[in-house]
Parts: sequence; C-alpha cells; structure tokens
Amino acid sequence: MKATKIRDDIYWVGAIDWSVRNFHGYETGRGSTYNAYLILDEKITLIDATKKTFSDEILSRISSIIDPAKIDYIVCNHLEADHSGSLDIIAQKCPNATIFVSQPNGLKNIAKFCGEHTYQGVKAGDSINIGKRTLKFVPVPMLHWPDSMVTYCPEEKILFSNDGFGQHLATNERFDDEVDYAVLMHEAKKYYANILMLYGRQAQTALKTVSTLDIDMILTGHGISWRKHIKDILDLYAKWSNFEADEHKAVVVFDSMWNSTEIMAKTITEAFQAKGICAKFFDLKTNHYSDIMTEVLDSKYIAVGSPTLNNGMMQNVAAFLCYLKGLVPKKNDRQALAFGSYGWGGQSIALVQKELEEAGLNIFHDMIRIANQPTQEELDNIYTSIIEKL
Ligand SMILES: Cc1cc2nc3c(=O)[nH]c(=O)nc-3n(C[C@H](O)[C@H](O)[C@H](O)COP(=O)(O)O)c2cc1C
Repeated sequence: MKATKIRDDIYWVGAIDWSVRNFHGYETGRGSTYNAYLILDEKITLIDATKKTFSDEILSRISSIIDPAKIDYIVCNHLEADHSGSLDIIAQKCPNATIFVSQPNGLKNIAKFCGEHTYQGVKAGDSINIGKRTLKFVPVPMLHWPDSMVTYCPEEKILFSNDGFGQHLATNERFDDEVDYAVLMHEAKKYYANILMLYGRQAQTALKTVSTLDIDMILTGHGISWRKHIKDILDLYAKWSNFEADEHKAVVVFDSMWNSTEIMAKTITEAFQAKGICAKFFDLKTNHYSDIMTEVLDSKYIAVGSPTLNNGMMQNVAAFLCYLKGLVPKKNDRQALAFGSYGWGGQSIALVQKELEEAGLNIFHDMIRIANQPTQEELDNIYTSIIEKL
C-alpha cells in the first residue's frame, strides 16, 4: 500500500477502515480512517499510528517511502487503541526510535501499549528539533482523554490535531476540498457531539491556544484533514464548545410498543412546528442514539417519551438517556419535556423526567401522561398546552 504525499517530505501513512460501523457505541455509518503522518527530515518522525488490526497497512505505507527501521522519533499524541494499537508492532521495527508522549498521563500508560522502549515525556511548551523542522507539543487534556496533546510544526504551519477536528469518514481523499462539504460537516458535527460535547470547557481552552498559531493545515487523526475550510471548522468548534443552542430546533425522541407514545410524539412535533421550531422526530427503534446526539448538540428543546414497560421505561429509552446524561454538559440552558402512555401504574414518565433533570436540562412543561391510547381531545390538549409554553 502506498503513502499519500501531503507536502514535500510529509506523507500520510495511515489506514482506511471502510467497514467499521461501531466505535465504542458510536455508529460509524461511513467508516473511518486512522491517520498517521511520516516526516522525512534529519530525524525521521512518525506522528501517531493506527488500530492494531491495521498494523500491516501502516507498515506497508511507511515502507513505500522508507525502511521503517529508519524511523528516529515517534510522536504519540493520544494513547487510545485507534491511534496507538499498532505502536508495539511498529516499535519492534525501529527499536532505536524514541517515542514522545505527554507527561504525566501519556508517560504513565505508554508501556501498556509498547512494553519496553525508549520514551520521553513532553509538557506544554516543550519542542524537539528534527532538522529543518521543529515540533512543538501542546497538551489538550480531556480532549478527549487526560493524555491528549496536539503537535504543531511552525515551519510548515501544520497542526497535527489527533482527535480534534476529526470525523469518522472513510475516503481515499485526504483533504476538505476533495470531498462533499455537507457530508464532511455533518460527520464533523456528529464526531464533536458524540466524543467531545461534554468537554466544551476544555475545548474552549484548547481553541484559545490554537488561535495563536499560524495554521495552513490541520492534519487530523480521523477522516479528512483541513486546508481550505480551516476557519469554518474553528468557528464551529467555538460555537459547539460554548454549547450554543438554536432556539428554532427541537428533537423528539421516543420508543413505543403499540403506537400511543408515538402518536403523542407526532403531536408534540406538530406543536413545535406550529411555533416555527424545526422538530426532528426520532423513533429509537429505527434511529441510532449517536445520530440523535448530532441534533441534540444545537437544539434548544428535547422531548423524550416512553410508555411504561414492567414498571419502568423502555430499554431503548433508558440507553438513550444514559448516553445523553454522559455527553450533555451539566450546566446548560436546554429545555426538556417527558411524555408517554401507560396502562396502569405509568412509572416511566416520571423516571424519564428524573433522568432529564439529572442531565442538567430544564423542564419547560409538566410531564405528559396518557392512559392507554390517547383520544383526539387529549391530543388537542397536548398540542395547545405545549404551544402555550413555547
Ligand atoms: C409487556 C408489557 C408490559 C407492560 N407493563 C406495564 C407496567 O408495568 N405499567 C403500566 O402502567 N403499563 C404497562 N404496560 C402497558 C403499556 O404501558 C400501555 O399499553 C401503553 O399504552 C403502551 O404505550 P405504547 O402504545 O406507546 O407502547 C405494559 C405493556 C406491555 C406490552
């Protein structure tokens, strides 16, 4: 397999995972890539690696340019299996290479990935000279692990951003001006929503540092890299990390056994629409929660419905709320509503509301509970009552 030239003496040597559809619960409908970069300078440097199952692919791309044994330095921006899984196999090919990781968190864990090897911990402000180029290390803790850092090369004006600004998108193209802009931006948003949403404060700190750098290219750890739309993605990260909501967007999420909760969901959606709020309708039987989170990211309103099943809520709704609670920043101005149908006890609706409150969302309307199939009069009441509250 061949390397892709990025610039003179800088190559993409990563791997394309066309078939991956699940990334720790995040549904990756368009696959992904694990991006790694090789810089040919006085010190031959590899930046990041791939999942272990792609060890052959990265080694073969490196070998299309140089003998891997010639690698002097390896920069490991983040110790997660998708970027570092192949490190031990690569390190065996270049036993004299020094591996640079963040200090203290990268250094603490690197041996678990690579065993015995030469490691050097780096902190904020540290840099290494690799010949004509310098590599400066910028820690970005909790974006999205404690060890995460990015690496900046001032001579090339390149930021190696690892998980920041990435997307799960498998393509043979490497840059933002080579792919469909709408697809790219959708996947960038989905990635931010599902991986970084809860770390908005840390993202804002990182963005402040990044804004001081002169950048021509952002070479990401996943998917497409940025050279044309850098300002667009930086502006969007600024907005997303501030957890800014669009007052004209809502999501209505539910599961339903016999359609009663579904009919309520449709009525609630229509009430939003009547107030000029674009409401997206998500049946959890047919929509993955990682897609729903993409819409939650910038929606002011979220309505969640579940019928009562065995004294509780439906299992899909519980899974969604668990995911939502983990990702949504605890302090936020989002407005929420719980609803659902029941047969006798009707416990599910209060349980949904409790989860929404624990997620830090504000309840803008009393929970809506309907026994059995809703009548037209009950649906009309729901419609009118929601409109009054919006
Ligand atoms: C397997 C099963 C278990 C149920 N358990 C409860 C329950 O514990 N408490 C309750 O109030 N209703 C229970 N129900 C009744 C449903 O909540 C009720 O039929 C409701 O209207 C279904 O709403 P849906 O049409 O949105 O699925 C149960 C229904 C089924 C099929």
